[in-house]
Amino acid sequence: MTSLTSNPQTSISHRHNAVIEVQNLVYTYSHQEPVLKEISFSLNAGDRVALMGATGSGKSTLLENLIGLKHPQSGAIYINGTLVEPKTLPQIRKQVGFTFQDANDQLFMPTILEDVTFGPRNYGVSPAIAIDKALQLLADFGLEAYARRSAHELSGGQRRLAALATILALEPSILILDEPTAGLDPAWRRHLAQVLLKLPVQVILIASHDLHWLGRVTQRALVLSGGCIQIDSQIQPLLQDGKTLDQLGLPVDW
Ligand SMILES: Nc1ncnc2c1ncn2[C@@H]1O[C@H](COP(=O)(O)OP(=O)(O)OP(=O)(O)O)[C@@H](O)[C@H]1O
Repeated sequence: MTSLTSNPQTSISHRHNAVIEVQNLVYTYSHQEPVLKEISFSLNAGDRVALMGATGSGKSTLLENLIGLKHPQSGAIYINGTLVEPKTLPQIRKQVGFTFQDANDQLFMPTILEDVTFGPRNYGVSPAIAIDKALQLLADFGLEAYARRSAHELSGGQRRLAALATILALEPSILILDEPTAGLDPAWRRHLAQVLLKLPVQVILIASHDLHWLGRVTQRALVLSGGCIQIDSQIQPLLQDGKTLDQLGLPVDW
């Protein structure tokens, strides 16, 4: 991990044992300036990392590149040494659990229980085992009473927790979450933090505007601004550096 620095990309060397390695990633939506310009970083086993950045800075775009939903114009992403490309996506998605910013993108079955059992059933887990596990996960998130209801009958926060249950059911070794606390009250934000801190995963990467919550769940922060990773540092000193956060469009008291 580097210390607080304004341009860490120059100091990143190749880390062949990295869990996630991003090398010189460039991503441009059609006919626009690049949203991501020469992004490079490595995440290692045990890293719990916050991805911070002002609205529209490119956090979701970066996360969607990491799991192969978007394809960079140049650069490369390796997950546990495997290049992320169309032919490796089945292998990548066995390792990586990803929740979308919009939980509705993840819940498409007639009931929540079927959503949570869908992934394990696809990987050949028996119905009885998949259902047991799903009911346990739904209970962990206070959703046991909703198991046989449709996602449309859940609140926004409940949908977000249900979407997280769908990916935890697959026991991913890497967790990538886009705005996991949006719509959650303080008690559920705390509970979610406790759940995440106990998970036996290699790496957690979380994009969020919920800076105080990120400070409880992650140790390291990457800050996106102007299409680049402007900061790669321990999160606690950064959260106390109101001036730097303000300059990056992340005023801490707002
Ligand atoms: N499908 C798209 N087509 C064109 N431009 C897009 C598309 N999706 C996002 N963008 C643009 O890319 C930029 C980055 O968007 P992105 O959603 O990655 O930002 P973000 O940091 O996740 O924002 P937020 O904090 O609001 O979730 C924005 O300027 C946005 O307008």
